[in-house]
Amino acid sequence: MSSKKEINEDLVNERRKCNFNIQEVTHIIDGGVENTLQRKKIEDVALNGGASLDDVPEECMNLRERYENALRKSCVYANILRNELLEITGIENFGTPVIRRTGDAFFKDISPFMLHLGMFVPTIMGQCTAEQQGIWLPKALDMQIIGAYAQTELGHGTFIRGLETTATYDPKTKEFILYSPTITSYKWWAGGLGRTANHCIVVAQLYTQGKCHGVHPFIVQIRDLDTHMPLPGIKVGEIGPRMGFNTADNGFLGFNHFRIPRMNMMMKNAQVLEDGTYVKVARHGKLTYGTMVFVRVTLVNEASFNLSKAVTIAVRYSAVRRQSELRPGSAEPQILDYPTQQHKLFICIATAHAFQLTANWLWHTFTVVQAEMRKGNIDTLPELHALSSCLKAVSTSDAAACIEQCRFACGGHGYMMSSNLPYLYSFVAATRTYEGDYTVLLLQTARYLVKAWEQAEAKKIVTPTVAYLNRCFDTNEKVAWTNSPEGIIKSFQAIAAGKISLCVKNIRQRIKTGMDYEDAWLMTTVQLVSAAEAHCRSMILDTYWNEMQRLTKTSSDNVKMVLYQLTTLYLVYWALEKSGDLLRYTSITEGDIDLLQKEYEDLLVKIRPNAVGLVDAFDLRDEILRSTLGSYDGRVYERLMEEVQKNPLNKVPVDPSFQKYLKPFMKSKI
Ligand SMILES: CCCCCCCC/C=C\CCCCC/C=C/C(=O)SCCNC(=O)CCNC(=O)[C@H](O)C(C)(C)COP(=O)(O)OP(=O)(O)OC[C@H]1O[C@@H](n2cnc3c(N)ncnc32)[C@H](O)[C@@H]1OP(=O)(O)O
Ligand SMILES: Cc1cc2nc3c(=O)[nH]c(=O)nc-3n(C[C@H](O)[C@H](O)[C@H](O)COP(=O)(O)OP(=O)(O)OC[C@H]3O[C@@H](n4cnc5c(N)ncnc54)[C@H](O)[C@@H]3O)c2cc1C
Repeated sequence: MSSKKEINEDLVNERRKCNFNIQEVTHIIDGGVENTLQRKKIEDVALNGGASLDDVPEECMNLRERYENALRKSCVYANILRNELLEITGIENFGTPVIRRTGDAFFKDISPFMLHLGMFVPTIMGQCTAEQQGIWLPKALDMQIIGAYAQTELGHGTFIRGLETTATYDPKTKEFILYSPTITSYKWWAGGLGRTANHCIVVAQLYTQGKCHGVHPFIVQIRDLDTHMPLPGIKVGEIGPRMGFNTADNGFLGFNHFRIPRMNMMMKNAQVLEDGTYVKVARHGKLTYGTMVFVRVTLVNEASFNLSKAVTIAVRYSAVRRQSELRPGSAEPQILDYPTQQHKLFICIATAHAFQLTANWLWHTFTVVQAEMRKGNIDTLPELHALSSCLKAVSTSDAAACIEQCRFACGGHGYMMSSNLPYLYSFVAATRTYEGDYTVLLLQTARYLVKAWEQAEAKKIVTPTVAYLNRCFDTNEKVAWTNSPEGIIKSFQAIAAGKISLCVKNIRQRIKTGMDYEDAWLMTTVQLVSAAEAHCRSMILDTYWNEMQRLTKTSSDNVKMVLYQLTTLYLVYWALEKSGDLLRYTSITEGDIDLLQKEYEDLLVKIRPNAVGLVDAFDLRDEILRSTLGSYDGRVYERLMEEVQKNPLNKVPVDPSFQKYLKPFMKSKI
């Protein structure tokens, strides 16, 4: 056993073997040297200010203790956030992922303030008029009020138009009356709502002058600011234990003819005048869904970040862990030496990079579209919606699968809560469902793709992200296979185009047999989801490859080399995963697939010496990783033992329940 301060010998050797400049890669991941310096500064301030590591692990507390502990830490963290961090980033960068990431040093599960910061504040920014922002934003940013985002109901989450909560305007009092007419109309799931929030955004069907105008957002005070008692007419509480998010106090909420002032309708996109006249301001009907688009964009970043944590844990652990023997009597190898282990893990490193670069690109696209919309141009919104929908769906789904793979890679110890892998998995698994379920979002992208196909068919120029359709349209023949990064990307575009084409053909055929469009669409949805996924994969491959080429232009040779190997690994991995599709839509042969497999296995060998260096380059501080298996020093077994001492069950040698139950049971006769 090594002494406390020592770094595990195997990790020392791994770091010695690493042949590239780790910092250079860190800068690429962060988006430049300046960003790395800024991130480190933010981390220093946030973590030195009192990152509260718990004496008792969160998972050893009961529900009440966990909530109270999370709230205590949230207050410490929020004080650092509002007093120090916002000064560094500027208020306009309030939601920067770098700030969000420091929160992980405080919360293994999640903060009850997460939705206040992640959705309540952004909705005020995106859905309120300037005048309304002037009222709500300073209070929200200063956390004088704490909010949640209550859209989903017991009966409806996906189908927003089906929400049942009503907001009926009363011109006599100039108020809206909020009402929950059925059990299924109760708001359900909103994070922070159950115990913490005193305000929330409520999405409800707007009625005025006897007419329903569809769902609109309202800002509603639900608790007394002093006593925290629910206001009369409000029924609110916590929805109960769940797979993750257990310190987020997800809540339920019902209204019994609860009145709010007219100006509490968020009026940027639509207004109700004093006399009850409804005025539509926005040029696009779906701008009320703006917060969801924003969060979907940020979730691609979340997918990358959480995966980078999981794979850092699993690779470091795999360097420390030794198991089995390759030949009788030989020393036990590091499990990282098994090609099957490399197969589990290296793709996770590459996926984290692919999603990070895609997230940066998507964020840039989002800001460009926002700027256009401020000028009154909404033409690019449908493309952004299609993009953010599929990228959110695929990145969260892949990240969850990869994190689970990292857990498999850590054997039994990966199943320990103290490894942090179960927390990471349950957190990311939820992101596949919330903010739009995987299937539902891919079907949104599919709508866009079918339209784009029809435009290409009509010889019209389509938008940039589907420009390949113009090129592929006339190809009745299979695309010629070439084994190069560009060749693989082109082949994935051919797969996407082929699948979309087939969907359109099948929809049309079904209509010819007498089905209406809706049924024909419904019957084709399995293929439509697959087409949207293929489109999304071609986008990720293209973005990852081209962005990495751009970002490494001035890098040192070894950095160029290792990142080239990783990017190629990603492309080849997906070519192999989708070899059936390649056989169908390109001229690839079985022999070509054999060559790809060989190339993949060679890449694992080439990447192996740099594996620890590659995860070190994520530059994740131990306080943020919070894992017994993944710390920088590799003191895996020591940390597992130290954690055991913190387990309240081990505080006494004999558990009181022995006298109460076990002893009487053992002494009782059958
Ligand atoms: C310290 C700093 C802190 C910062 C922290 C940041 C970190 C963030 C990370 C985590 C925090 C977040 C935690 C979140 C927890 C979870 C929250 C939630 O889940 S909130 C609830 C979310 N709910 C959903 O997402 C519901 C999904 N459903 C829908 O979006 C829609 O109902 C629908 C499926 C899209 C269907 O809608 P609808 O029936 O109204 O439309 P359609 O008839 O299908 O389509 C009509 C046309 O409109 C287009 N459309 C649909 N949506 C949009 C959109 N958003 N934008 C633009 N256009 C849209 C659609 O494509 C159709 O177009 P056409 O085909 O007709 O042209
Ligand atoms: C951890 C967590 C936190 C959350 N936080 C919030 C929050 O803060 N605020 C909030 O408002 N909500 C929140 N939600 C709710 C979340 O947004 C919804 O659960 C999510 O949008 C999915 O909707 P649903 O539950 O209605 O699923 P459903 O729509 O009932 O989905 C069930 C199944 O039906 C399928 N399905 C549904 N519609 C279709 C369709 N049209 N075509 C094909 N298949 C379909 C889905 O693919 C899925 O497989 C949270 C959820 C979770 C899990």
